[in-house]
Amino acid sequence: MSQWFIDVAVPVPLRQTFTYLAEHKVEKGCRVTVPFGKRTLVGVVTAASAEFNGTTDKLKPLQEVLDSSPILPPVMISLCEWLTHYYHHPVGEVFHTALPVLLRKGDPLPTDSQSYVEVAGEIDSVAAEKLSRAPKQLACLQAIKQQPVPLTILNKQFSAAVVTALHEKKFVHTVERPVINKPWQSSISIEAKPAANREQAAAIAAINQITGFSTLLIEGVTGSGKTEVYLQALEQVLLAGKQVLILVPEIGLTPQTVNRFAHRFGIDVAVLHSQVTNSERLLIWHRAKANNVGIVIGTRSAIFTPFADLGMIILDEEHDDSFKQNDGLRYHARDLAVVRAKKQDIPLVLGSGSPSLESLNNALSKRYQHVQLTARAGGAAAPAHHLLDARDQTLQFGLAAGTIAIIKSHLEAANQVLVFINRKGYAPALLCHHCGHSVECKRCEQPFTVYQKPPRLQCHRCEKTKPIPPSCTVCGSHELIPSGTGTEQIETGLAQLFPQYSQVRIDSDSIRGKDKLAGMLKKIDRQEYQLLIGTQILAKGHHFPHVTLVVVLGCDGALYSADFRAPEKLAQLVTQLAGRAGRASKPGEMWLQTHSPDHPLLQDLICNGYQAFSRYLIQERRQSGLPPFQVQCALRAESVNPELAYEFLMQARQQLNQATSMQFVGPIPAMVEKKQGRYRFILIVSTNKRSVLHNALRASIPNITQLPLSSKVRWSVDIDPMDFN
Ligand SMILES: Nc1ncnc2c1ncn2[C@@H]1O[C@H](COP(=O)(O)OP(=O)(O)OP(=O)(O)O)[C@@H](O)[C@H]1O
Ligand SMILES: [Zn+2]
Repeated sequence: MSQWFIDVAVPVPLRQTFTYLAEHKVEKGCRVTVPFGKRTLVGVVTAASAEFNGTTDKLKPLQEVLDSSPILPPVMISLCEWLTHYYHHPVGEVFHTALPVLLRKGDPLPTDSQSYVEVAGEIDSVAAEKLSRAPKQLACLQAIKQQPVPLTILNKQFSAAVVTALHEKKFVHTVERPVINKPWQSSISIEAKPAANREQAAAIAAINQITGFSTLLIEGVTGSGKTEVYLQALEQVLLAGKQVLILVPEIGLTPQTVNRFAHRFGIDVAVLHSQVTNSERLLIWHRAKANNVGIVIGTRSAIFTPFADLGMIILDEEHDDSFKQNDGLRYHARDLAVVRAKKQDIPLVLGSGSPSLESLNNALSKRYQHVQLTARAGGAAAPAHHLLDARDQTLQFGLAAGTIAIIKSHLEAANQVLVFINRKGYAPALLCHHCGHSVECKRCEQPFTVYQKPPRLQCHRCEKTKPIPPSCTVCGSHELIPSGTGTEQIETGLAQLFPQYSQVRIDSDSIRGKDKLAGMLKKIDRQEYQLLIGTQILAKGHHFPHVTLVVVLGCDGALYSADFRAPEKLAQLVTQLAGRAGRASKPGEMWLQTHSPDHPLLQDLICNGYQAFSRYLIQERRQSGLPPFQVQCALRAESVNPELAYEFLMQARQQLNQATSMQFVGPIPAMVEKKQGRYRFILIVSTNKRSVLHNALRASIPNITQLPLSSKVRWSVDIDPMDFN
């Protein structure tokens, strides 16, 4: 009997694989179950060998081999290996992150056929009459009438009872259909498309000229028709029979976006985002891997989708924060996309109206190809940018008199107005008017946000809510006043100022619930609302042809932030917001209400626009020795006892300090100093050579892990941190 030694990546927070015994060879990329302590865990095989260096008597046998052939194709395994090394993350957790939840749990791949419900024969008016008292059944029948629908989806959309009733009444029946062998390539039919303008045509040509790997940045002003460029560029790829992966920010994944791709090519588009169920996710994963779907559109984690024959990756709004994962494996989907495209030898297209300084610097230094779209497609004019000096003006609900007058003029011209403020709730704090005390969440040491709908206090760090107190706990005064402005207050205020116009508030509170945002966007499109009030959810990628005015409130804080990325993020936000105005025939304008109208950053951004502003910021980063001209790593630690977290990072710093030419900041309190009862500290390590940082981390992480404090605090390594929260 032969003996095999199988290395397995086991989902535990340890930076190593574990060796198990097997009687047969198990291929790299297959899942196995293994005993681990008292538990049984699902792991992924990373190596198999007939020889072993060391004592073998402590090795345990594998329990079960779950896959007869590798579930992860070689390129995905190699990507996981890259992630493990680059992010210094436990290998088992990396493989775990790369797999859909059901595969992590040990489920098999879905079967290659699926039950579909279809109508049984002709459905006539008699059927409608028979179901007149069962509106749900009628609605369900109507959905099936359009086209057969998978049983699992019907059961979820309606209910198993409704579907069963239709079966019993013999209106429908179930058939087994293969899900996996219908080639998508044969069903492509390209819908009529607009003729690309000169700049678009140049961009499309540049993309289609790429053979093999190259990254290309499209820097295209808002409304310049980047999506049209993606559509026409990927046409070639699809016609060549190759698949395409499109990554978008979480909130940019609206049905409108998906429909644009689906309609253009007449093929099914698979969609992956946080609300997709685990079984749908697994099915899409399987279909992409089996070459059963041509286009996958998804948010950050869709970068882990395996493809049979991937031909291009497109990453839209590449500057967006949501591409960076902020817990567990802290990867950046944009960086991962670059590595993946390189490994697969395919083009990667990045697009944005306000590119990140990282990508822009790569484009300007010719590491990326660079194309610019400088004008709006279809002839719309660029929106005008203005500052509104709020100093000494009467404020009503946080709105200056001048702002109110501008809103009024746009409403009276029968246009839509978008009012942005990046705070939810009525007001960000509740103050005692007598002693100045503000009501804080004890576990987060942060003021509670005041809500009126319904009345309550809520902590935005830990979500804790409590009733609004009748009096100040310090001095007993009954005069508690909301301080500052949030979306709810703007909503209340505008309803009082402009009662004749209907309004909608869009923030993470108001869009909770399936398809709620989609419904609101549709109504905005139909001009059922004149006033749109919201947070940055409104800033991203939407096409609002009737909006002519964008009002930006509450940005002054960002001008004085300690985060060196604050000006970049503010400029991107303002540019994207302004980009929602005047996208169709009527010209648009953006007014930013501020108490710092002379601030040089604001002046520069408003007068010169993102393009010039971003080049200036790049120079500034270069001179100050900040990313992207330095590489950074943040070691984070948190504990209920602040001294432990601080001391742990001090000791980690000593370990790392053995490498020369690295600079340290900290340990310092994180920008979110306390959350849910835990104090948070951060140690920032920078150097101008990536290899120096990686070697230092590689050498010291084993020692840091061995520190006695290591098991007493929660700590993590964040490579290329995007914030210091
Ligand atoms: N060549 C063209 N001719 C006519 N109309 C076009 C053309 N290209 C794009 N458009 C239209 O211009 C509008 C804006 O295009 P699109 O949404 O692709 O811009 P975008 O650059 O992705 O915008 P943003 O970055 O602001 O989200 C859309 O209504 C689109 O249909
Ligand atoms: Zn809290």
